Amino acid sequence: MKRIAVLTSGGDSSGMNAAVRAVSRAGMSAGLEVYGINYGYKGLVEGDIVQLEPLDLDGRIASGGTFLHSARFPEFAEESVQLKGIEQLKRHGIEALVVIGGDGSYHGALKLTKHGFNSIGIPGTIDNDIPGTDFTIGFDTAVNCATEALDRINDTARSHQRTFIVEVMGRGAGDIALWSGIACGADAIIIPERDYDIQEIADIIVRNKEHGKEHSLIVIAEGVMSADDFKRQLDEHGDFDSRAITLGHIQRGGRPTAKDRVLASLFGDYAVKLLLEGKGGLAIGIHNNELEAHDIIDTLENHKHHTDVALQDLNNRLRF
Ligand SMILES: Nc1ncnc2c1ncn2[C@@H]1O[C@H](COP(=O)(O)OP(=O)(O)OP(=O)(O)O)[C@@H](O)[C@H]1O
Ligand SMILES: O=P(O)(O)OC[C@H]1O[C@](O)(CO)[C@@H](O)[C@@H]1O
Ligand SMILES: [Mg+2]
Repeated sequence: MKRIAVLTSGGDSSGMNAAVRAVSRAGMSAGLEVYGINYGYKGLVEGDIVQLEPLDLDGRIASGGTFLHSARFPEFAEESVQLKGIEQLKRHGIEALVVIGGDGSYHGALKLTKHGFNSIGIPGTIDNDIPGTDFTIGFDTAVNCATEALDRINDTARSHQRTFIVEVMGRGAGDIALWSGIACGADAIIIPERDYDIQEIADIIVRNKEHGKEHSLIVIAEGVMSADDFKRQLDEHGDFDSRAITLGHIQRGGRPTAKDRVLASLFGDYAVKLLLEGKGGLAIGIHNNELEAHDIIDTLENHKHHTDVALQDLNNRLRF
């Protein structure tokens, strides 16, 4: 193998740059030429492909976003468009592709694999919703961002004896809500993986007040409903002087945490090691602190991400 390429796709996540750096540096150390593809699958199909040099990677480990840029490019679900992408890769003499992205991006890599083009997926999304790994790159940074925001909201909630409903990201998964909710001592964490009872939530707030805790914090995952909609429901069960907040895209940016930088470095280096061993068609992950690589087709077609819903029980035991 002489030449490989790397792209980032889907919503950006902090640590993607560290992963591109790791793939590139590990590849260059092994004597490979490494190409960067700009704008995800869109850039692939358009042939926006450039050779990366060592200096291109300088300082990237500490930066948020993705310097290769990203794109949502639904056209890539069409076979004819996928084949155009493969033509571009072949035209550039590229023998394997590393895709850094979320579950959607993994499906793109799966399609390329099915067409016979060697592709490896590295999990990069704040949502932590990919099967085959306990953690994705960017999740830890997003959780820390949400936690800091929730701490700040708790301060003003306490001062004004208010109830805050804070919506965090995660698409269909409750992972960011669970981790940030526990980290800031939320009174309730509402996730798409489990039903909730609005009366029970109202009762928690009332009980808090009866026992001298005049403010409450409810963390809701976006996959359940918006903070505004939840507030409307809650308002029908009492006057809690509530405020609804959507944290939004601040969770996607910022300098990656050390954990995300190290995870990205491990994943990128491991992807290149596997390619050098002649392997491919794989989804990389970390399970019980060990790096793992699974068949990407089997991973996506037969497995689901399992949110650790027991974290909600933990929060219920520990809350006020
Ligand atoms: N079924 C599919 N087949 C081929 N390509 C796909 C498929 N689904 C998604 N993709 C490609 O992957 C890109 C990214 O997917 P998506 O927008 O779902 O984000 P993601 O990778 O899941 O990341 P995140 O959820 O963190 O935003 C899509 O814009 C499209 O180009
Ligand atoms: O940035 P966009 O395209 O609005 O997408 C937002 C979505 O992307 C994510 O930030 C990452 O998948 C989700 O948590 C969120 O639902
Ligand atoms: Mg996704």
